[in-house]
Amino acid sequence: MTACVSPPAPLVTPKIQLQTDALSRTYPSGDGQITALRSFSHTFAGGMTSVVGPSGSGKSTLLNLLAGFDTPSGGAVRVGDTDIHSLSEAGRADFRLKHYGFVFQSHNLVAILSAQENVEFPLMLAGVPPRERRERARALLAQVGLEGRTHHLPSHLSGGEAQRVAIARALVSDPAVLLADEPTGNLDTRSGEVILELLTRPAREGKTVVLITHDPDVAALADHHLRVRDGEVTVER
Ligand SMILES: Nc1ncnc2c1ncn2[C@@H]1O[C@H](COP(=O)(O)OP(=O)(O)OP(=O)(O)O)[C@@H](O)[C@H]1O
Repeated sequence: MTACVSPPAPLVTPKIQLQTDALSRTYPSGDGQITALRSFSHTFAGGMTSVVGPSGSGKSTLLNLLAGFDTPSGGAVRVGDTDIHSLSEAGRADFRLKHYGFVFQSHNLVAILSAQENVEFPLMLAGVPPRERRERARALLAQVGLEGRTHHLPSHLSGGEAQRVAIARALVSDPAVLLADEPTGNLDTRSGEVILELLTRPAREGKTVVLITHDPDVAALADHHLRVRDGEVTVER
């Protein structure tokens, strides 16, 4: 995909820093084990960081650990002063709701909820009162250019529109960290460009955006670049 996204605005220092400290993950495999992620220490600077690497290299393992979906074999993930893996499962889920947004290759919207209700959903889980969550969801849907689609079910949206709803949902809690896994993977070039434009905005506003991609054109749009090979993460200049 050839992406033509607006030239980058100056970066803002992240509001809350995302850091890894000797983060590692091994999985049992037969009689031995697979090292899916080798000791990785890194401070994610402001803006967007791309993560590239061959299939099976460890990109999803890294993202799952950053999100707290998976438990490290060693090391830590810190968001601000919080070591997310030291939290209880419920505490981590609550922390995620407040500080993380997610955008996946397939939008993962709830099929029986309208666009508006999908965007409100994380706010409902967080206990935000109905009126406030309606207003916030409406504002986010307007930001992604979908004010005319608020009552549509996901099945009545195009792939690009559904992904825009997913971005609105990811951003509605004003998270410090936005994790994206192949967010343009299923989209045509134009829809992909719109999605990337929408992901670069929060990156410029001080959120930490981490984006897994197989597409070098997409990776080139990031401010910082990580490459994963056999579980080893290197910072590319
Ligand atoms: N739950 C698991 N149990 C055992 N091995 C796993 C598990 N998850 C991942 N692995 C192994 O860890 C390694 C890294 O996998 P990972 O999914 O992180 O790669 P990836 O770079 O995201 O691949 P892709 O680009 O194909 O999604 C692979 O060898 C994989 O088989």
